[in-house]
Amino acid sequence: MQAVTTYSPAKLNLFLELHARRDDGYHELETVMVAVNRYDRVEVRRREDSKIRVVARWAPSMAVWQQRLPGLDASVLQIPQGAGNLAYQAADRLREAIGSDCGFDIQLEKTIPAGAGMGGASSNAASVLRAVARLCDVPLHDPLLWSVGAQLGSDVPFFLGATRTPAGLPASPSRAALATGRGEQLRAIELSGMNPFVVAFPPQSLSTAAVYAACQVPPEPQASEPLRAAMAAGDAGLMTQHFFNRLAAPARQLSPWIDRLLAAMRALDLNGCQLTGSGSACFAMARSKRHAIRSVSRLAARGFQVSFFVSPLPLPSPLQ
Ligand SMILES: C[C@](O)(CO)[C@H](O)COP(=O)(O)OP(=O)(O)OC[C@H]1O[C@@H](n2ccc(N)nc2=O)[C@H](O)[C@@H]1O
Ligand SMILES: Nc1ncnc2c1ncn2[C@@H]1O[C@H](COP(=O)(O)OP(=O)(O)OP(=O)(O)O)[C@@H](O)[C@H]1O
Repeated sequence: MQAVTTYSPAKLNLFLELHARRDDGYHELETVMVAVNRYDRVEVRRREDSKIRVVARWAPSMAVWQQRLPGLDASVLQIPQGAGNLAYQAADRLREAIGSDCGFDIQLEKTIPAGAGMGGASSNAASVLRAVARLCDVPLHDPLLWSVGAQLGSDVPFFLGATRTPAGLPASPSRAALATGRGEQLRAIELSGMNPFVVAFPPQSLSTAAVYAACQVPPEPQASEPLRAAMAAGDAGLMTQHFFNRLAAPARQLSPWIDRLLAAMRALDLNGCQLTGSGSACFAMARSKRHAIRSVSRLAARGFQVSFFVSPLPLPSPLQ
């Protein structure tokens, strides 16, 4: 096999609570993550030599994004093309771990907003780990993928689909999971009764490290159990009452756009309006697909041009 093409999904954090700040600077957290059907296209091709090349481009083009997000700092749209790209690091570290000197051409077609809290870079990295494993005849359940993924970033194990099965570590992206530790300890959550989500990205991104640096660990953390119970019961209305994000407070301090966007979403009668991850994208649950489509066009009319609706990943996953 010479080339593998996969589609990296985005994620939403329906719940995120902080439990402690660790000595290594990371936070112990409790988060409920759902993979959604907004994808980057990831193509990994073997090279004759041992170089790794990454070419990332926006789909639609960068010019269209700039037009949609006037005032956006252009650096947000500059996805690193070389060793700074998490996709490069994924290929490089996995080949080192398996003792290979294979080279790869990696092409990324990005549709997931960057610095949005939707996990685009982590999802690309997980796709590249799977692709390199397939190109180098490494079994997809090999624990090396898991250990390299966890080193690359706290969200990578979720996208690797590291929710455990009796057979070991499966190799397709998680659909929904409870993540603890720094995000790398995962337990699958069954999904039912989900309506479409409306997601919108303001003209400003947020750095994950900056948001964590400004956060406060609460003396009495909230638990995700009520949300998970509502998810198990398939009760969409109850679910939205338990959407929560402890990182929303520091994100709101760092960017005035978060409050503006959440207010615009609430005015559309969307439920459970909340920040995803460390922001700056926000999401809410619509009552129906029609409500979602109408909300997206109204958000766009109010200046939130990068607005779209998504649904949890279908089962079985088409992404392997
Ligand atoms: C906000 C979330 O997306 C929620 O799923 C994740 O917690 C962030 O995951 P990620 O982007 O993969 O983050 P990493 O690349 O591992 O870490 C970036 C920075 O965020 C902070 N960080 C991240 C994860 C964590 N549990 N505690 C932290 O304090 C650290 O300062 C770290 O240097
Ligand atoms: N493959 C990649 N795709 C997007 N950004 C990348 C990639 N590799 C490196 N980066 C850099 O990482 C930064 C943040 O990436 P990403 O878009 O995944 O953030 P995020 O959505 O806030 O992530 P998370 O939810 O995991 O905190 C980007 O602004 C970019 O500079």
